[in-house]
Amino acid sequence: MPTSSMGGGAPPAAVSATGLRKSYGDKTVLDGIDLRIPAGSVFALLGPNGAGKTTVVKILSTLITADAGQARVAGHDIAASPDGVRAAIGVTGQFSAVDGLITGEENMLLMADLHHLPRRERRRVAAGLLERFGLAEAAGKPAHSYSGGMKRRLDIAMTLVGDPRVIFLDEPTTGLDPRSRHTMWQIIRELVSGGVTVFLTTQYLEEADELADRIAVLDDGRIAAEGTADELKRLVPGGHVRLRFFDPAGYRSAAGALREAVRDDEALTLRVPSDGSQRELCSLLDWLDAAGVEADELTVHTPDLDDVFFALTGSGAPAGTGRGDRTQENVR
Ligand SMILES: Nc1ncnc2c1ncn2[C@@H]1O[C@H](COP(=O)(O)OP(=O)(O)OP(=O)(O)O)[C@@H](O)[C@H]1O
Repeated sequence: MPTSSMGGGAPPAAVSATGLRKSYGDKTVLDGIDLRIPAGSVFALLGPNGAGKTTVVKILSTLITADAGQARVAGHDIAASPDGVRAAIGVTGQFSAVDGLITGEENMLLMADLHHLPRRERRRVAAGLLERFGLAEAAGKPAHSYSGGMKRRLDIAMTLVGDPRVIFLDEPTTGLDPRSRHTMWQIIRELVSGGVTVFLTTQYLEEADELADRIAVLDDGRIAAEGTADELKRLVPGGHVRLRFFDPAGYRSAAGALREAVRDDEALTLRVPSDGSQRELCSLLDWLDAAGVEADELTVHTPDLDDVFFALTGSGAPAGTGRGDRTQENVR
């Protein structure tokens, strides 16, 4: 479940960016990206192949420079203080640091050396992290013999040697089986509960829905929409309240009263368009009361992130689904 920040005042931003631009030749990859990610939260950058997700991660982690715009990560300006950024972040995913030829433990010790940990400390930290990520038994085996899930866990464990405050996870579960994916999600939740800020890129809507406090949908180098999963789902049509009746007479009288509802005479259900907000639900319930309609079941259906993705990105939706209209929305 996503974390949430309560209490007075906005939490400080762990990552903020304004107007980031990047082109390769005459191809514009990022066309003005603005972001603000509160410390201690999970942010998901969602987008189809080639949308520019990895490019954003590379810029924010100082692997490449932006053509224009500013960004601060963990309090450091990416252009003025790239070393400060690098010391405060961890990056895993598509640019894995795991060396397959050496063991998991040797990979960890190498990382500890890169972070100049004292000799005794390095073994203690490496052993602790290998244990935490379920790799203690495999620690003496070469990393190329690890499964995909084990390699990802080793990669994250290596990142944590430096005790980063902000972690960039570029498509952390691509190619993993469902069990490994759930393990990875659990690891990510634990990192956040320890105060780390997670910047995640993903093509999996379910992953963003599960983990992220806020989601930005990137399409063709621009942020097409940004908000919580629920806010994004409210942007696209398809939300409705479903009223189900057990008694055909009750159904017929309700259908007569609710003329804008879509009828399903066989299932004895009525679909009333609704954005699922408390305000709309209250007014619907008041109206049902006033009309003397008493449904046996009432369920609220909001569109899922698939609907949002198809509606907001250029990813062609199957014909006839009513999806695929391009919109530009911001939920703030
Ligand atoms: N070094 C480069 N030179 C030229 N074009 C590049 C370079 N790096 C990225 N691109 C282009 O920029 C666009 C965005 O790439 P990027 O890797 O950021 O997308 P992405 O959203 O991470 O995609 P994916 O989900 O497939 O990893 C793509 O069209 C890609 O071909």
